[in-house]
Amino acid sequence: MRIEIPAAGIDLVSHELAELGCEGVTVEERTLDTFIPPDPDEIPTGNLHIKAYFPAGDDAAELCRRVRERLEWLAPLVPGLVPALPEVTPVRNEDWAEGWKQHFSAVRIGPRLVVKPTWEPFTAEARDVVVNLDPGMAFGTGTHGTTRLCLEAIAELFETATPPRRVLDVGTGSGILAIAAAALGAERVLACDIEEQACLTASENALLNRVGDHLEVTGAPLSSLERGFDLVLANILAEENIRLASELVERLAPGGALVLSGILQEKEALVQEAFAAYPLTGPVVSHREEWSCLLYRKES
Ligand SMILES: C[S@@+](CC[C@H](N)C(=O)[O-])C[C@H]1O[C@@H](n2cnc3c(N)ncnc32)[C@H](O)[C@@H]1O
Repeated sequence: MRIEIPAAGIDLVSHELAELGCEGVTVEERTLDTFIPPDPDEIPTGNLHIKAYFPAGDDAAELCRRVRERLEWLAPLVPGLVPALPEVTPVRNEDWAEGWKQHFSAVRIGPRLVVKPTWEPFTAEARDVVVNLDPGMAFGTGTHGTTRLCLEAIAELFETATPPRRVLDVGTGSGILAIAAAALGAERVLACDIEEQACLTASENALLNRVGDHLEVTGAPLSSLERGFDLVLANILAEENIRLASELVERLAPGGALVLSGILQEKEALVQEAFAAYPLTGPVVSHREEWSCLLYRKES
């Protein structure tokens, strides 16, 4: 069920929906800064859409009538609340743990790089560098726009006359970017993540791709890691890129490339503003879906 309500009424409406048997609600807040908790004393403004999930067996028409009744009851307490009938859409019950696999199939990036799921057969051509991946519970299949933008940047950098030799992957997830860099010929790749599960998955994927000799996975914080990388990759959120700006730039060798991804297009300007303070040239900007990727070079 989807209902438009004033932001200030979210808690009250959610409570009423729970009383009617709702099993969970989601609210999409695209402007939310995930690293700064909202001020609890601040009264939110504007309208938001709330999605409420009810068991399939419920009588939808009767439920909508009862929801509207509750909204009518709340209307005097929530300025701007319009007690309209909610929009209802059936949601199929899927095997969520496995269902995503059907969207992950082999993808070719640039002239040589191919990323494919472990369970899919693939006939490689002579020059192909194939990355085999089972992301498990970690983020990173190559199908997500943010990962794809990074893979495109990596593929391009490894086709230049001076490909990166030392690579740092910050927020490695499944290890996809680090493994791609190692498979394309980087001598040393360091991959870090704050999630233990991601570190485990990335290590397993590194072994699976036989790049373990060139790739080290660590759960240590970025601030403690070595410096002097020819390429630093950071597919983390805009706010996290900004928060880590000085640590990311410090880890680049002179002339090194910095690829920042995980940035919603509406936050691109914020990231550019934050990185303008550093000795960098660029950025070269690329877009995919609602995402931006920024490629900088550290001044020599
Ligand atoms: C969007 S996923 C990217 C995964 C993979 N690199 C890719 O491109 O698909 C972001 C990852 O960054 C990790 N992460 C977030 N903040 C981090 C930080 N400050 N240091 C290291 N890892 C971080 C998360 O745990 C998550 O695994």
